[in-house]
Amino acid sequence: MSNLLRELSVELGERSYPIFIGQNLLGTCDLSRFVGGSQVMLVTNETVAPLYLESAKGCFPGKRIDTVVLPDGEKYKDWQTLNRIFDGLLERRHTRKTTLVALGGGVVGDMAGFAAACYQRGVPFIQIPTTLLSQVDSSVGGKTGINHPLGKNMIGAFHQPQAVLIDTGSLQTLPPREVSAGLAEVIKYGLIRDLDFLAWLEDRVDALVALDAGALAEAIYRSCACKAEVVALDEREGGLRAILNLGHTFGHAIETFAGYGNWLHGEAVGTGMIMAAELSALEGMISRADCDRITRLILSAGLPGKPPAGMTADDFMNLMAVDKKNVDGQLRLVLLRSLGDAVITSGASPENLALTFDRFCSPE
Ligand SMILES: NC(=O)c1ccc[n+]([C@@H]2O[C@H](COP(=O)([O-])OP(=O)(O)OC[C@H]3O[C@@H](n4cnc5c(N)ncnc54)[C@H](O)[C@@H]3O)[C@@H](O)[C@H]2O)c1
Ligand SMILES: O=C(O)C(=O)C[C@@H](O)[C@H](O)[C@H](O)COP(=O)(O)O
Ligand SMILES: [Zn+2]
Repeated sequence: MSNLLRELSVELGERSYPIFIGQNLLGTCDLSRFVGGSQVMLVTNETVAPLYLESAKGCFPGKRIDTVVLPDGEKYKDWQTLNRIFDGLLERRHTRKTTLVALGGGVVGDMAGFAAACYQRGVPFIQIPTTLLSQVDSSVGGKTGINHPLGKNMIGAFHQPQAVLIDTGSLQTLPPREVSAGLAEVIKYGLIRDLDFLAWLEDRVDALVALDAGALAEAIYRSCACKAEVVALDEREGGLRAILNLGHTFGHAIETFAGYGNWLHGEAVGTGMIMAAELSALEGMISRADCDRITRLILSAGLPGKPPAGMTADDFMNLMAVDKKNVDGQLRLVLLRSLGDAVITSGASPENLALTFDRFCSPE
């Protein structure tokens, strides 16, 4: 396999799979051994197709390849657009032996993965992520799904891919705003589980924003290694895996409030992590200096530091009430016990939560 820099494995017994990370793997890396039958349905979107569809096809020599090209955007991560994948599969007579391939960012990956989980009660799929966010996070771990107007990712399934192919070269065409959004999830790994990585990121954040190829390759490898480890320990989020949701309880509320696609997922998660850090500091779990350090890093990645104008504490509370981590109507949040160590808790005091909203939100 040419241009392969590094390989990781997500260890899930018979559902284990490799993650290949390298430059210019698209078109040169032969993935046909991960395709059981003769048919491939490549799912992508109208932005990614002109950039990478032809080279991606080159990863499946000898296979019959059909394509579905979806409209681009988080607002299309819905039932109607999902149905276009099923239409394409049925119109082209794809059988249970077909393999779906997701070529694009997290939206395409989550939707193609969910379609694979459902089509004829489940067919295999392969992830070829092309955004930083999807390369460090969404392509690994098997969470797939779509949004509901009342909440993010509310309809979905766990369905692990057969393989993940990360061509770091594809990031060179990514708009700067999307690079920053991806960095939010990269910073997340440092905060939840890897203090050394956090310090490394503080030194490299400018290089990462500037798309330095070496820095990106290392950040992607370390992020995927962290995610693979957490997923292997807790595939279906019985406990530990919830730490991957740091900043997401606030973040998903922001995305829903703003209207899907107006705030990028990574932007909302970045602000959500700043709010989670504030609450962790108010709870006496981390120091004020640590909280400031987190905020500095997130801002230096080019991410916003406060929720959208007009979003109130009530807006947050109403939207967070449907969070998937809640149990028996009780809000559960991921907070930081220390830098590099996250915990899921329902124990944050309502007073400190209110103080956090006071610091960040518009008045009622
Ligand atoms: N399943 C998971 O574990 C998981 C994890 C994190 C996020 N997510 C989900 O992922 C989604 C966000 O993913 P995203 O940030 O990749 O957004 P995205 O999929 O919307 O992609 C961002 C933009 O970049 C474009 N694009 C993709 N690759 C490109 C390239 N190489 N060059 C130029 N443009 C390119 C896309 O067309 C889109 O316009 C959200 O829906 C979020 O909920 C899922
Ligand atoms: O893989 C996970 O687990 C995550 O929580 C990763 C998150 O970055 C991602 O945004 C995920 O889609 C959120 O999952 P959800 O269950 O909160 O919808
Ligand atoms: Zn996320």
